[in-house]
Amino acid sequence: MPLLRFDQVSKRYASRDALVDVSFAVEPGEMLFVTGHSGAGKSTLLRLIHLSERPTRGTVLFADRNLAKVRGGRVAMHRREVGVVFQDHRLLADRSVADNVGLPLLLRGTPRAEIAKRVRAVLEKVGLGERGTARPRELSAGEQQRVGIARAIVCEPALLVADEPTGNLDPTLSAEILALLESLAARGTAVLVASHDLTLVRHMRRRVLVLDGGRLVDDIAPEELA
Ligand SMILES: Nc1ncnc2c1ncn2[C@@H]1O[C@H](COP(=O)(O)OP(=O)(O)OP(=O)(O)O)[C@@H](O)[C@H]1O
Repeated sequence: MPLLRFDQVSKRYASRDALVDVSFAVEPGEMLFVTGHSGAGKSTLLRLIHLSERPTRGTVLFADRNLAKVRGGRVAMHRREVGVVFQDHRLLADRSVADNVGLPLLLRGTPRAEIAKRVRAVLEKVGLGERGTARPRELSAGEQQRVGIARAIVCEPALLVADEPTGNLDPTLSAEILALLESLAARGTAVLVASHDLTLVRHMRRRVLVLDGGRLVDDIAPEELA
């Protein structure tokens, strides 16, 4: 059973079609990219998955759950199963790295001792085991993005969606972030990355969904990228 399925999904904002009749499925633990020019609909596709937008037509299924039926308090529950990484990572400047990462657990009422344990483990996982007490501004751009990833995975989501996670990083740091995302996929988290950087996407040799003007115009298998 796929973890995520889009079935003829369209999204229209006011007078603009952002997605038109998009269908695809993602298996558990799969890592893939969605690419396309600016305005192609990449961010909109991700927003439909973490329910910051709703489709105009069509169905999005997550773990066989129709997301159209996820309303009210259930939205927060859904977001625990879908981690989100943003290009600008959106960290709280006046909180420590550990507090930033632990915030989703705090919001769901996890006991403090458990939060401390899980934050330590997840910071180790992203290579920041020693930086828990630092403030975000004391970290490099690549490290800040790792904190954003740690925060996104602390609730152990089945799917991680990342919107241009390497957008502000140089090629070496970008490669490091993508290697980190690959390691999460290798441990069973499905990872969907939106990126307009075709060179980088091709280099990864993963499945690529190509959007153009809101339409899914290609779904490229890794073998085709050799
Ligand atoms: N909240 C909104 N209201 C109206 N139109 C929007 C809104 N968000 C996006 N759009 C429009 O929908 C289309 C798709 O936008 P989207 O942000 O999904 O594209 P994108 O591929 O992520 O682009 P970028 O790479 O520039 O972030 C664009 O034409 C955009 O102008």
